[in-house]
Amino acid sequence: MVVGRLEQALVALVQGTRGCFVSPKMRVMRYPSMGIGVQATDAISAGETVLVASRELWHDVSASGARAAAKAEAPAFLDRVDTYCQKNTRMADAVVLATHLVMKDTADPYVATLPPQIDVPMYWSERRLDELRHTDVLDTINDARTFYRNMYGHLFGAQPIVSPAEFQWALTVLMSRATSGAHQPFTLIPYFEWFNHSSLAYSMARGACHHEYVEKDDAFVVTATQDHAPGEQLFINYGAHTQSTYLRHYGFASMAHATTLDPIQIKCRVAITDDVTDPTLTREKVSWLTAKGLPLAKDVPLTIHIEHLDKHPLEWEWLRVHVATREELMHRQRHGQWDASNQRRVWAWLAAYCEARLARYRTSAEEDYDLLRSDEAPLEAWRASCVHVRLGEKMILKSLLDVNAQIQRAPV
Ligand SMILES: C[S@@+](CC[C@H](N)C(=O)[O-])C[C@H]1O[C@@H](n2cnc3c(N)ncnc32)[C@H](O)[C@@H]1O
Repeated sequence: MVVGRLEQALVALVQGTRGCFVSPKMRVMRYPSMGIGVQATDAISAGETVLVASRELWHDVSASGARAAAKAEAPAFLDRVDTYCQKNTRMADAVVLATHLVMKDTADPYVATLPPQIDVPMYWSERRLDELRHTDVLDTINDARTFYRNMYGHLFGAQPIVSPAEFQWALTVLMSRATSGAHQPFTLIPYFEWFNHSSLAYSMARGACHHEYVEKDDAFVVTATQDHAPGEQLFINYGAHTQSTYLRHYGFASMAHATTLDPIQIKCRVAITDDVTDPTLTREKVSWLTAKGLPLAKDVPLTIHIEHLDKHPLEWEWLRVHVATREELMHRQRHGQWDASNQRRVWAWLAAYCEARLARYRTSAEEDYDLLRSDEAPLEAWRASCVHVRLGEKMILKSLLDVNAQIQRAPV
């Protein structure tokens, strides 16, 4: 389906901007399942540059452009944001740019083409979110909602220059459309952001394009990495995000899209003093942890990265103390390392946690697979994304159970 007048006007504006290039061999189209996208109208060869977006095009909707405007017009607001966000400069930039975007004239040719609603979980009803019941991602979504509400109250409560809904909308626009890579400007980019995502765009698949920020030209460049036949959609890859990030930021997720696995978080509160069976041992553990400067209770989630099991050594050390027998603790104190029996014990503890988590989901992994495979009742896109995300979590929990089984089987 062809796009409307506003999009056509923006294409003309990009074409006419100094330093920009839009290949005459492509056009902007509306696709039923993913909104606007970019389509080849003529054959495009691998290696051809299809889009150059110069600074002149995007600087006004970049974080640095928004900061420059805020510095001139609302320096006190800028200070308030920087103080609130402290070291989280990306968050501060997002707040300043989001505010700038809302304050822009709605008749601005770029702003006029932005979607008024963005279908991401932040806006989902409880009925939809129920598909994610007992998943880590649901907690993340709820935490983010609270975080943004509090941030809005703090930054705009006394002076509501933007409404909560406008602020939320603009942040969602940034999450789903702005560049996010390190060593490049944090910015929205007219036209560039019409490219949809394909997980295959990193490989040399059909439809694939590569995009990069070219520092010497201060420009974003999209290049075809494969030949495109007329009618084919041109895709880029949105990056190595977890499934949870794909769902939260872009509103879609599948196992294929995620190139990194979601970590799993252990959220139960455990305290060394919970075990009252052997008060002497508990006291020994308390003094060992105190001497090491480690806390006596854990209520901060322990994040387990299946691909980096040793990423949080102190958290593991704490759990090892938690499950240790007297002999194991003595072995650790004398030899500076843990006995293999403690390794098995801590993994058994973790496996029990994983089993309990798996039992809480409303569906089993097998049922999720069946739902995704069903030809009779294909799932709506949002529901399929939820199933993919919860299945991904289950796969990680199951992988941890496999690791545990290997550890328990290993010869002593
Ligand atoms: C940067 S925008 C791309 C342009 C967008 N389609 C539009 O209509 O403006 C990102 C959004 O496009 C959609 N999208 C991109 N790639 C997709 C895909 N592979 N499957 C489903 N939706 C996709 C999602 O709604 C996502 O939040």
